[in-house]
Amino acid sequence: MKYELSQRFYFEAAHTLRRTVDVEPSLRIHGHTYIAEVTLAGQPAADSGMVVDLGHLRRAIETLRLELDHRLLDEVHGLGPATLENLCAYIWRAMELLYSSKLARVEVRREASGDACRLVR
Ligand SMILES: Nc1nc2c(c(=O)[nH]1)N=C([C@H](O)[C@H](O)COP(=O)(O)OP(=O)(O)OP(=O)(O)O)CN2
Ligand SMILES: [Zn+2]
Repeated sequence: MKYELSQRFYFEAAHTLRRTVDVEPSLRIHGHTYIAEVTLAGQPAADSGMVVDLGHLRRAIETLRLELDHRLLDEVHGLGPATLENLCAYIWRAMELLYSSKLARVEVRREASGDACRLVR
């Protein structure tokens, strides 16, 4: 058995996107509200009773969130085209540095359109 700990956060950001459909509107700068969720999995340590202290995770997420919130995502270094897939990968890389193999899942959603992408170990 394994425990899963999740924390959700949101950010508002703008981007442009090259596509083969809806080319014009996607190339114009437009914005989305993104909801992201990071999931860690593992066993709680015997002494603390925690897989990871959620306070630690909250701080790590806030640092990352500030890199994305109210940004033009096209300008975020290392992101690449600002797709849900690349946002998952960007968040994954940042969280994996801190939580290595405990990182189990990263999800990014746009509720307004029902779009979602999940990156799993
Ligand atoms: N595989 C992916 N496909 C697309 C992504 C993505 O992240 N991964 N992203 C987009 C765009 O961000 C696009 O802006 C969304 O476009 P669309 O679904 O056509 O919806 P709207 O333009 O109507 O967006 P609203 O937010 O509802 O105004 C496209 N494809
Ligand atoms: Zn878009």
